[in-house]
Amino acid sequence: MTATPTRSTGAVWRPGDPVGDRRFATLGPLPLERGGVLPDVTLAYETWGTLSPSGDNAVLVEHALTGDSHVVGEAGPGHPTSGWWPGLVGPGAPLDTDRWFVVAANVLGGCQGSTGPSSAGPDGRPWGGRFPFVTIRDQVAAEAALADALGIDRWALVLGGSMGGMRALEWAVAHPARVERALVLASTAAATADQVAWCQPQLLAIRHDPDFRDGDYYDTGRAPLTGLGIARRIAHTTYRHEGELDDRFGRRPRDGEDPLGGGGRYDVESYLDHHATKLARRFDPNSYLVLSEAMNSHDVGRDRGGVAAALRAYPGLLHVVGVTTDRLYPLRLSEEIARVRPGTGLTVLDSPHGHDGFLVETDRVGRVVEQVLAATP
Ligand SMILES: CC(=O)SCCNC(=O)CCNC(=O)[C@H](O)C(C)(C)COP(=O)(O)OP(=O)(O)OC[C@H]1O[C@@H](n2cnc3c(N)ncnc32)[C@H](O)[C@@H]1OP(=O)(O)O
Ligand SMILES: N[C@@H](CCO)C(=O)O
Repeated sequence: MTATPTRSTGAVWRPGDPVGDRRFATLGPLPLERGGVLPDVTLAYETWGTLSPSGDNAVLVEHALTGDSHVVGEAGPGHPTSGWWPGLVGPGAPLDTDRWFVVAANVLGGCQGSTGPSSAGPDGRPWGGRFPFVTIRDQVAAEAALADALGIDRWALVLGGSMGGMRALEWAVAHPARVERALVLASTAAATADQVAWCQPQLLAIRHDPDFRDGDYYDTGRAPLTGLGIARRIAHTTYRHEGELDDRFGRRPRDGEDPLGGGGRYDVESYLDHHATKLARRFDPNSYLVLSEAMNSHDVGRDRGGVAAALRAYPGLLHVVGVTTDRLYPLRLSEEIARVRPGTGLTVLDSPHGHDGFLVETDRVGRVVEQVLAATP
């Protein structure tokens, strides 16, 4: 493995730069599910704890759509955000680093150090709109190559929420002998029509931004951030429960603004504006497209005899968590996984925070992690 530069619209890393604990694994060419080969794949990753001599204590944490390898920690140079699952990893934490060796990688197609549309293509220019279509299966195949490179034959646990849950489930189905336990939060065995439908206006918002230029905007000095912001507003609304939004914001105007004909905003609009601006500071619109389409591709049953057959072939411990107020990945999707695969554990997380409940309810998620790690597969 060698250090490799990758570029995003956020911070810039250079070969060999130590960025916190982030390292770069150069994994070579990756054959893609839909055809073709992605040459020179790199994954950025972080680790916590120590791999045991027998290699039996490795845990893989999979991030969601806009997360990265920085599961816990502080923001800083090269880390545009602080950790997205605070308190989950560390000495004495649910993923206790005195016991477990924890790995998290930025997903293939992402923009926080791993190969994605902003990385250099074979001709040295950023891939941009030429970046190939990748699926959740391709992302897991890249992570399997990372596991090989790290000398990890088998994970004691692979866990993640939302898109991270898709990868955790795909790991279990594609590599059953390498996954002792899988914990899948606020996710699904296959992307639903509703999820694909909510995604469509997000993709269109980015592609129809005049700055998009078919994805080849890196040298123009202008990225399609207006489109990305609209996409985030749509997505963020689906990430929260309608009752929560009403309780928090109601019909209140933003301080000093008049939404009743005065051109001002409601407070909930200001909240969405904030999340749009925040994402535009740290995320590449092309990666948003690539990862969203990868999520749409997700179906663990494709070419495997359907979802039930694929899930039943996994012999390890599978536990799913559904959030009661999740309107994007409704609880029924977790229940269906448990129903079609006998022996699957199910936790119903009663939370007002909707889909983002899996990120916000860290204490309760931590207790489920402890329970799953304590269980014998
Ligand atoms: C800890 C981090 O920084 S993680 C950032 C990286 N993000 C990821 O990796 C993806 C996962 N994270 C997320 O999707 C989200 O950030 C979540 C789920 C963690 C947010 O969940 P919550 O903690 O419930 O935050 P919430 O949705 O209430 O948003 C809080 C923000 O909105 C702002 N806000 C709240 N109300 C308003 C309003 N009416 N107008 C403008 N801004 C508002 C707050 O000031 C706060 O700003 P900050 O995040 O810049 O400090
Ligand atoms: N809010 C999270 C969840 C998406 O499923 C993210 O931005 O990654």
